[in-house]
Amino acid sequence: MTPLLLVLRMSKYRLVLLRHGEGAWNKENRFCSWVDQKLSEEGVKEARDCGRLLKEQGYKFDLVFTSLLSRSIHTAWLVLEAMGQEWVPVVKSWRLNERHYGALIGLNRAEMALQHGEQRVKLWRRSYDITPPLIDESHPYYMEIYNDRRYATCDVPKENLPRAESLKEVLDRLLPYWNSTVVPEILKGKTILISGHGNSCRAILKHVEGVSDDDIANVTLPTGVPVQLELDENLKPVKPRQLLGDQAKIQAAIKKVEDQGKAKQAT
Ligand SMILES: O=C(O)[C@H](O)COP(=O)(O)O
Repeated sequence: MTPLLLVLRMSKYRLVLLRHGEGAWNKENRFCSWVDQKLSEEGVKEARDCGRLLKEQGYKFDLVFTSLLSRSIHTAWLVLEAMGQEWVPVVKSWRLNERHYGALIGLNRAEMALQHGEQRVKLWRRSYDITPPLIDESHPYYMEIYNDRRYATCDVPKENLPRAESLKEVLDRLLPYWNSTVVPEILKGKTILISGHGNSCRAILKHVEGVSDDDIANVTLPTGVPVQLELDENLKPVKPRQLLGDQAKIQAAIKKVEDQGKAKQAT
Protein backbone atom coordinates (compact mmCIF):
# COMPACT_ATOMS: atom_id res chain seq x y z
CA MET A 1 0.00 0.00 0.00
CA THR A 2 1.36 3.47 -0.86
CA PRO A 3 1.82 5.90 2.04
CA LEU A 4 -0.99 8.03 0.59
CA LEU A 5 -3.46 5.13 0.64
CA LEU A 6 -2.33 4.31 4.13
CA VAL A 7 -3.12 7.86 5.22
CA LEU A 8 -6.53 7.68 3.50
CA ARG A 9 -7.34 4.50 5.42
CA MET A 10 -6.40 5.99 8.77
CA SER A 11 -8.96 5.93 11.51
CA LYS A 12 -10.25 9.37 12.36
CA TYR A 13 -13.18 8.63 14.65
CA ARG A 14 -13.91 5.88 17.18
CA LEU A 15 -17.47 5.00 18.08
CA VAL A 16 -18.73 2.39 20.54
CA LEU A 17 -22.08 0.64 20.10
CA LEU A 18 -23.38 -1.33 23.03
CA ARG A 19 -26.34 -3.63 23.43
CA HIS A 20 -27.59 -3.11 27.02
CA GLY A 21 -26.80 -5.71 29.70
CA GLU A 22 -29.09 -8.70 30.10
CA GLY A 23 -32.68 -7.74 30.93
CA ALA A 24 -35.16 -9.76 32.96
CA TRP A 25 -36.96 -10.93 29.81
CA ASN A 26 -33.74 -11.86 28.00
CA LYS A 27 -33.39 -14.40 30.77
CA GLU A 28 -36.98 -15.63 30.34
CA ASN A 29 -36.52 -15.74 26.55
CA ARG A 30 -39.49 -13.43 25.92
CA PHE A 31 -39.62 -10.74 23.24
CA CYS A 32 -39.14 -7.59 25.32
CA SER A 33 -38.91 -4.85 22.74
CA TRP A 34 -40.77 -1.71 23.96
CA VAL A 35 -41.73 -3.19 27.35
CA ASP A 36 -39.63 -1.40 29.93
CA GLN A 37 -38.01 -4.35 31.68
CA LYS A 38 -35.09 -3.58 33.97
CA LEU A 39 -31.62 -5.16 33.89
CA SER A 40 -31.23 -8.53 35.60
CA GLU A 41 -28.49 -8.98 38.22
CA GLU A 42 -26.33 -10.47 35.49
CA GLY A 43 -27.13 -7.48 33.26
CA VAL A 44 -25.93 -5.06 35.95
CA LYS A 45 -22.69 -7.05 36.20
CA GLU A 46 -22.26 -7.08 32.42
CA ALA A 47 -22.67 -3.30 32.25
CA ARG A 48 -20.13 -2.74 35.04
CA ASP A 49 -17.65 -5.16 33.45
CA CYS A 50 -18.10 -3.36 30.16
CA GLY A 51 -17.32 -0.02 31.83
CA ARG A 52 -14.17 -1.47 33.40
CA LEU A 53 -13.05 -2.86 30.04
CA LEU A 54 -13.62 0.45 28.24
CA LYS A 55 -11.70 2.24 30.99
CA GLU A 56 -8.79 -0.18 30.59
CA GLN A 57 -8.86 0.52 26.86
CA GLY A 58 -8.42 4.21 27.64
CA TYR A 59 -11.84 5.37 26.46
CA LYS A 60 -12.84 8.91 27.41
CA PHE A 61 -16.40 9.54 26.32
CA ASP A 62 -17.72 13.01 25.47
CA LEU A 63 -21.33 12.08 24.85
CA VAL A 64 -23.64 9.10 25.32
CA PHE A 65 -26.85 8.32 23.43
CA THR A 66 -29.49 5.97 24.79
CA SER A 67 -33.04 4.94 23.92
CA LEU A 68 -36.02 5.81 26.13
CA LEU A 69 -35.95 2.31 27.66
CA SER A 70 -34.59 1.90 31.19
CA ARG A 71 -32.32 -1.03 30.34
CA SER A 72 -30.34 1.06 27.86
CA ILE A 73 -30.23 4.08 30.20
CA HIS A 74 -29.15 2.05 33.26
CA THR A 75 -26.50 0.33 31.18
CA ALA A 76 -25.10 3.74 30.17
CA TRP A 77 -25.11 4.91 33.81
CA LEU A 78 -23.37 1.77 35.05
CA VAL A 79 -20.75 1.96 32.30
CA LEU A 80 -20.03 5.62 33.06
CA GLU A 81 -19.92 4.95 36.80
CA ALA A 82 -17.43 2.10 36.36
CA MET A 83 -15.32 4.44 34.23
CA GLY A 84 -15.53 7.37 36.69
CA GLN A 85 -17.14 9.43 33.89
CA GLU A 86 -20.61 9.98 35.37
CA TRP A 87 -20.55 13.65 34.36
CA VAL A 88 -20.66 12.85 30.64
CA PRO A 89 -23.96 14.06 29.08
CA VAL A 90 -26.53 11.40 28.21
CA VAL A 91 -29.03 12.16 25.44
CA LYS A 92 -32.13 9.97 25.00
CA SER A 93 -34.39 9.30 22.05
CA TRP A 94 -37.16 6.84 21.18
CA ARG A 95 -35.42 6.57 17.81
CA LEU A 96 -32.77 4.36 19.45
CA ASN A 97 -35.39 2.09 21.04
CA GLU A 98 -35.33 -1.64 20.46
CA ARG A 99 -37.15 -2.83 17.35
CA HIS A 100 -40.90 -2.88 17.95
CA TYR A 101 -41.79 -6.56 17.92
CA GLY A 102 -45.55 -5.88 17.56
CA ALA A 103 -47.86 -8.71 18.62
CA LEU A 104 -44.83 -10.88 19.51
CA ILE A 105 -44.06 -8.73 22.56
CA GLY A 106 -44.13 -10.78 25.75
CA LEU A 107 -44.15 -14.14 23.92
CA ASN A 108 -41.53 -16.82 24.47
CA ARG A 109 -39.26 -17.32 21.44
CA ALA A 110 -38.80 -21.07 21.94
CA GLU A 111 -42.59 -21.58 22.18
CA MET A 112 -43.11 -19.45 19.08
CA ALA A 113 -40.59 -21.71 17.30
CA LEU A 114 -42.62 -24.76 18.37
CA GLN A 115 -45.83 -23.21 17.04
CA HIS A 116 -44.59 -21.48 13.90
CA GLY A 117 -41.28 -23.22 13.15
CA GLU A 118 -37.70 -22.09 13.82
CA GLN A 119 -37.36 -20.66 10.33
CA ARG A 120 -40.32 -18.28 10.80
CA VAL A 121 -38.92 -17.11 14.16
CA LYS A 122 -35.50 -16.59 12.56
CA LEU A 123 -37.15 -14.49 9.82
CA TRP A 124 -39.03 -12.42 12.40
CA ARG A 125 -35.86 -11.89 14.41
CA ARG A 126 -33.12 -11.45 11.86
CA SER A 127 -34.47 -10.77 8.37
CA TYR A 128 -34.14 -7.22 7.04
CA ASP A 129 -37.59 -6.44 5.75
CA ILE A 130 -40.11 -8.77 7.36
CA THR A 131 -42.42 -6.96 9.77
CA PRO A 132 -43.83 -9.06 12.64
CA PRO A 133 -47.64 -9.01 13.18
CA LEU A 134 -48.86 -5.62 14.43
CA ILE A 135 -49.75 -4.97 18.06
CA ASP A 136 -53.34 -3.81 18.68
CA GLU A 137 -55.36 -2.63 21.64
CA SER A 138 -56.27 -6.17 22.70
CA HIS A 139 -52.60 -6.96 23.38
CA PRO A 140 -51.77 -7.31 27.11
CA TYR A 141 -48.90 -4.76 26.87
CA TYR A 142 -50.55 -2.25 24.51
CA MET A 143 -51.75 0.18 27.23
CA GLU A 144 -48.55 -0.11 29.22
CA ILE A 145 -46.54 0.94 26.18
CA TYR A 146 -48.68 3.62 24.56
CA ASN A 147 -49.98 5.21 27.78
CA ASP A 148 -46.47 5.69 29.06
CA ARG A 149 -45.67 9.39 29.52
CA ARG A 150 -42.28 9.02 27.85
CA TYR A 151 -43.94 8.51 24.48
CA ALA A 152 -45.74 11.83 24.77
CA THR A 153 -42.29 13.48 24.59
CA CYS A 154 -41.38 12.14 21.14
CA ASP A 155 -40.89 14.14 17.97
CA VAL A 156 -43.86 12.35 16.38
CA PRO A 157 -47.44 12.12 17.68
CA LYS A 158 -48.18 8.98 19.68
CA GLU A 159 -50.53 7.68 16.95
CA ASN A 160 -47.61 7.66 14.52
CA LEU A 161 -45.31 5.59 16.71
CA PRO A 162 -44.72 2.09 15.28
CA ARG A 163 -47.06 -0.84 15.93
CA ALA A 164 -44.39 -3.35 14.74
CA GLU A 165 -41.15 -2.96 12.82
CA SER A 166 -38.86 -4.85 10.51
CA LEU A 167 -35.16 -4.03 10.83
CA LYS A 168 -35.61 -1.84 7.74
CA GLU A 169 -38.30 0.14 9.54
CA VAL A 170 -36.00 0.52 12.55
CA LEU A 171 -33.38 1.99 10.25
CA ASP A 172 -35.99 4.27 8.64
CA ARG A 173 -36.89 5.82 12.01
CA LEU A 174 -33.31 5.82 13.30
CA LEU A 175 -31.58 7.35 10.29
CA PRO A 176 -33.03 10.89 10.57
CA TYR A 177 -31.78 11.00 14.18
CA TRP A 178 -28.42 9.51 13.24
CA ASN A 179 -27.93 12.12 10.50
CA SER A 180 -29.24 15.16 12.36
CA THR A 181 -28.02 14.49 15.89
CA VAL A 182 -25.36 11.77 16.13
CA VAL A 183 -23.26 12.40 13.01
CA PRO A 184 -22.62 16.11 13.71
CA GLU A 185 -21.26 15.18 17.16
CA ILE A 186 -18.96 12.52 15.71
CA LEU A 187 -17.71 15.02 13.13
CA LYS A 188 -16.87 17.46 15.95
CA GLY A 189 -14.41 14.80 17.09
CA LYS A 190 -16.42 13.65 20.11
CA THR A 191 -15.95 10.12 21.37
CA ILE A 192 -19.41 8.67 21.51
CA LEU A 193 -21.05 5.71 23.19
CA ILE A 194 -24.41 4.52 21.92
CA SER A 195 -26.03 2.40 24.60
CA GLY A 196 -28.81 0.84 22.59
CA HIS A 197 -30.39 -2.50 21.84
CA GLY A 198 -29.63 -5.59 19.79
CA ASN A 199 -31.62 -4.42 16.80
CA SER A 200 -31.07 -0.66 16.98
CA CYS A 201 -27.31 -1.41 17.02
CA ARG A 202 -27.74 -3.87 14.11
CA ALA A 203 -29.50 -1.13 12.15
CA ILE A 204 -26.61 1.28 12.77
CA LEU A 205 -24.09 -1.40 11.75
CA LYS A 206 -26.06 -2.07 8.56
CA HIS A 207 -25.95 1.60 7.68
CA VAL A 208 -22.36 2.43 8.67
CA GLU A 209 -20.76 -0.74 7.34
CA GLY A 210 -23.04 -1.09 4.31
CA VAL A 211 -23.97 -4.66 5.28
CA SER A 212 -26.20 -6.27 2.61
CA ASP A 213 -29.86 -7.10 3.31
CA ASP A 214 -28.96 -10.81 3.30
CA ASP A 215 -25.82 -10.59 5.40
CA ILE A 216 -27.42 -8.59 8.19
CA ALA A 217 -29.40 -11.76 9.06
CA ASN A 218 -26.10 -13.24 10.29
CA VAL A 219 -25.28 -10.37 12.63
CA THR A 220 -26.25 -11.05 16.24
CA LEU A 221 -25.04 -8.97 19.17
CA PRO A 222 -24.67 -10.34 22.68
CA THR A 223 -25.66 -8.23 25.71
CA GLY A 224 -23.08 -6.02 27.40
CA VAL A 225 -20.33 -6.42 24.80
CA PRO A 226 -18.93 -3.16 23.36
CA VAL A 227 -18.61 -3.00 19.58
CA GLN A 228 -15.80 -0.70 18.51
CA LEU A 229 -16.01 1.02 15.14
CA GLU A 230 -13.09 2.91 13.63
CA LEU A 231 -14.19 5.31 10.93
CA ASP A 232 -12.51 7.56 8.37
CA GLU A 233 -13.43 11.19 7.74
CA ASN A 234 -16.44 10.08 5.66
CA LEU A 235 -17.58 7.85 8.52
CA LYS A 236 -16.70 4.73 6.56
CA PRO A 237 -15.12 1.88 8.54
CA VAL A 238 -11.36 1.54 8.11
CA LYS A 239 -11.38 -1.96 9.60
CA PRO A 240 -13.89 -4.63 10.61
CA ARG A 241 -15.93 -3.97 13.76
CA GLN A 242 -14.32 -5.29 16.94
CA LEU A 243 -16.32 -6.89 19.72
CA LEU A 244 -14.18 -6.13 22.74
CA GLY A 245 -13.48 -8.73 25.40
CA ASP A 246 -12.73 -12.44 25.66
CA GLN A 247 -13.41 -13.75 22.13
CA ALA A 248 -14.36 -17.30 23.20
CA LYS A 249 -16.90 -15.93 25.69
CA ILE A 250 -18.27 -13.52 23.08
CA GLN A 251 -18.77 -16.35 20.54
CA ALA A 252 -20.54 -18.44 23.19
CA ALA A 253 -22.77 -15.46 24.07
CA ILE A 254 -23.68 -14.92 20.39
CA LYS A 255 -24.60 -18.60 20.06
CA LYS A 256 -26.76 -18.34 23.18
CA VAL A 257 -28.72 -15.44 21.66
CA GLU A 258 -29.14 -17.32 18.38
CA ASP A 259 -30.28 -20.47 20.19
CA GLN A 260 -33.09 -18.52 21.86
CA GLY A 261 -35.03 -19.16 18.66
CA LYS A 262 -34.77 -22.97 18.90
CA ALA A 263 -38.06 -24.82 19.45
CA LYS A 264 -38.54 -25.81 23.09
CA GLN A 265 -41.42 -26.10 25.52
CA ALA A 266 -41.16 -23.25 28.05
CA THR A 267 -40.33 -24.56 31.54
O1 LIG B 1 -36.60 -7.19 22.09
C1 LIG B 1 -35.99 -8.13 22.61
O2 LIG B 1 -36.55 -8.99 23.29
C2 LIG B 1 -34.50 -8.35 22.46
O3 LIG B 1 -33.78 -7.44 23.14
C3 LIG B 1 -34.08 -8.52 21.06
O4 LIG B 1 -34.60 -9.72 20.70
P1 LIG B 1 -34.04 -10.60 19.48
O5 LIG B 1 -32.67 -11.11 19.85
O6 LIG B 1 -35.05 -11.70 19.39
O7 LIG B 1 -34.05 -9.70 18.28
